[in-house]
Amino acid sequence: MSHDAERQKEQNRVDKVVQEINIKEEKLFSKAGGLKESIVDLRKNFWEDVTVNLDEPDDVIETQASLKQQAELLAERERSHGSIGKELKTLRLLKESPYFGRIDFSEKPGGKKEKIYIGIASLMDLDDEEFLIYDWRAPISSLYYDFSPGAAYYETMDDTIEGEISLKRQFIIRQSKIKGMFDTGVTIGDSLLQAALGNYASTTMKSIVATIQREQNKIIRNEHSKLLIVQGVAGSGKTSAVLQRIAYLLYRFRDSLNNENLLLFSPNPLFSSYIANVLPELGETNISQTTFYDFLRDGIEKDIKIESPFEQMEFMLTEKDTAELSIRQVNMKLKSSIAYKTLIDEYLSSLTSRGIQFRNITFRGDILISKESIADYFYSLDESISIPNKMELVAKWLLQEIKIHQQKEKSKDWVLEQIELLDKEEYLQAYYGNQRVDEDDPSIEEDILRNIVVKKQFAGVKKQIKKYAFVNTLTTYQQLFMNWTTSFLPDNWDKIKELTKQYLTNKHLTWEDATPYRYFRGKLLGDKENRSIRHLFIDEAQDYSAFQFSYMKEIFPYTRMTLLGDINQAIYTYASTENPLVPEYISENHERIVLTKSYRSTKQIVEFTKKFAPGGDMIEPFERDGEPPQIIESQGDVSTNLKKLIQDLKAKDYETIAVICKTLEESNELYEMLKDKVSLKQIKEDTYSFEKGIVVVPVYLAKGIEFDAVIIPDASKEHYDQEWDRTLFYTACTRAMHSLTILTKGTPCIFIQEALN
Ligand SMILES: Nc1ncnc2c1ncn2[C@@H]1O[C@H](COP(=O)(O)OP(=O)(O)OP(=O)(O)O)[C@@H](O)[C@H]1O
Repeated sequence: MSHDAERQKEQNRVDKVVQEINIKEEKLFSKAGGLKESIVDLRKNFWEDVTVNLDEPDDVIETQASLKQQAELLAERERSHGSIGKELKTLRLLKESPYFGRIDFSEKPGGKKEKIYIGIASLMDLDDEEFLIYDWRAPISSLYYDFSPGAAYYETMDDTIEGEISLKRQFIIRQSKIKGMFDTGVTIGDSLLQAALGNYASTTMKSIVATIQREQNKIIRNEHSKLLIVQGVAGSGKTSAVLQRIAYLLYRFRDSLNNENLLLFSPNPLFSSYIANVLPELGETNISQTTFYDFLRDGIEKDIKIESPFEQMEFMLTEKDTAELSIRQVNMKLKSSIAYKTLIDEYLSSLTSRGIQFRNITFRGDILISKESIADYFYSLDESISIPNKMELVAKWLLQEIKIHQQKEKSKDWVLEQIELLDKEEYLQAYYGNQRVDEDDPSIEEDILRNIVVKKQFAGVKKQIKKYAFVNTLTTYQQLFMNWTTSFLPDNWDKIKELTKQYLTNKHLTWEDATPYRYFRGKLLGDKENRSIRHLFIDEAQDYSAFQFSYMKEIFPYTRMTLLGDINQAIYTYASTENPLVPEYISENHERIVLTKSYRSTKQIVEFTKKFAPGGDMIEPFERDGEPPQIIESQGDVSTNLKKLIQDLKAKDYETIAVICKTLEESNELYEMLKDKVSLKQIKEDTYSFEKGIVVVPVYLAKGIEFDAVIIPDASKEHYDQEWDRTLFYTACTRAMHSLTILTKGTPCIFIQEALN
């Protein structure tokens, strides 16, 4: 059959499928409408339909049962309504583009040839007999991702099915019309992937469901690893794969897993919005996302200022050869290590016999319970009880003591003054209370009012006790850097002590101290293990220190983890040499998948960057041609040069153009210089989304993101002068999809020299 005739035949099938979707949609609409009415009715008549009778204990029980039944009915209807909503959303997506792939597969031996059409969700025909579309996550669909035509197999729950693929076809369908159709031969490359990668970058990431590659499919469908580690070169699709993996797990374990059981740590707030469309595009709801900074912030006292990782990075990059820089470096090295965790553990065990700092419990300016007596009580408890359990006992004891004080305070004069300030409701409460007891005795009314006042005034004290505010965690941590000593002290301990003391005195935590402090606080007050998160995904995992990773394992002890990163982009290398992505440092059982093919950038850009990437030999470009990177020696006025360059790139129709700087300082300068000449935006730490156009951004905030064209405004030797700048420079260059331009003032940095040799 000719290609045109074949295409028409396929279009006819699309039309038929769309027709069936329309019918299904209609049915669902009327069902949803009916359900909605019944929910509205149920809500309106909720109280009429339950029998409320509280006279006798039996009646109370009956009332409770009736209430429960009514609430369950309502919840059940609401759930059905919700799931119909989800189904309708999926149908809408399917109508737009019902499928993207087809394979003709015959099972061995002698099985009938089946046409398997693959889309973002399954669809049965109206008689519920045949699959019109298979979900891309169904076991059989993996044939499409794993094999070219020829012998093939797939795994089901309990079997391996072998057979033969006689056809593999890819479709581009938009608004129910076939826009492109390619048959993949054994040797021909992936045309759909070529087409996808040739597109312009967008301000939000897209799903790669139609073109998942075999090695990516392994990440997506991995079900059994407790710890899955993915080392993938820049642009190899780690983020894309992890989002597909999330959708896969939600489908595969749909009976036991929902999106609240999954958590993703992302590198910056911009990244969160960058990836926010992918799961909805696949018909799934987004999962919780947070940055590690926000996660730590939640468990640390609000009055402590925590340096962000970006502030730390900016300090390291802009501070030149000062004494503070060299101390910060050693401080970071120590505090990102497991050795430091061991040191904290040792300190913690010394605290079981003495040293925890407490706070006085005060009320109206007086000390009710002194910190010394709290310490005495704490240390009088049996040593075998763990510190957090002792804290719980202390809190109980304090609450009892407070009750006694509350009773004493009740008869004091200040209470009368406060009674005057009570509001009407509280007076009414006292009046009715009085009536019930003895109408003629006004002292009872006063007693009730006094009770109300002291209870109210003591509520804050009790709340603080329950929050363990009586423990001064920060000064207890600070003591570690004061008089405490141990047989093994790390190198440069005196300098580290001085630096840390100084920061802590100002209630300031450096980024390198933030995780250790949160860990310490957890050990003192009892950090709750998180049991609700079943899967944790850590993107840009190379930027986590050994300490941070180890802490995560402690608080998520039952959680399966997927770590994705690229050792070549480890921009915090000065902070940690023990990286969770380096195999030697991972002691526990894990599975490792290595991705070496880079899809984002053109072949010319990948060939250029691989020459100076630390593990460059491993990087393989995807065959997509473009212009070679341009290295321009910048002479004269920088802003005029940049303006010209940007105009040229715009003339080539590039939609997202990024000027990627080394630091925020450089980015601020350039922004000021350019803002009146070119229409551009600056990306900062608190930027939550970006639009098409031109942006200026420090490289550490462009992590994980890509642009059509990238300009590195100053790649001179003076600017990228340290060995640790290598990964930063690599990260900056690899953000480019189609065009990379590098300006140098004077001698180019060593990395460019390496690339050109
Ligand atoms: N199988 C694929 N099909 C289509 N596009 C793909 C595929 N794999 C990767 N890409 C594209 O390659 C680009 C890079 O992907 P992604 O951002 O997921 O890579 P990464 O490994 O997380 O990169 P980095 O570490 O450099 O941030 C994206 O535009 C993505 O859509």
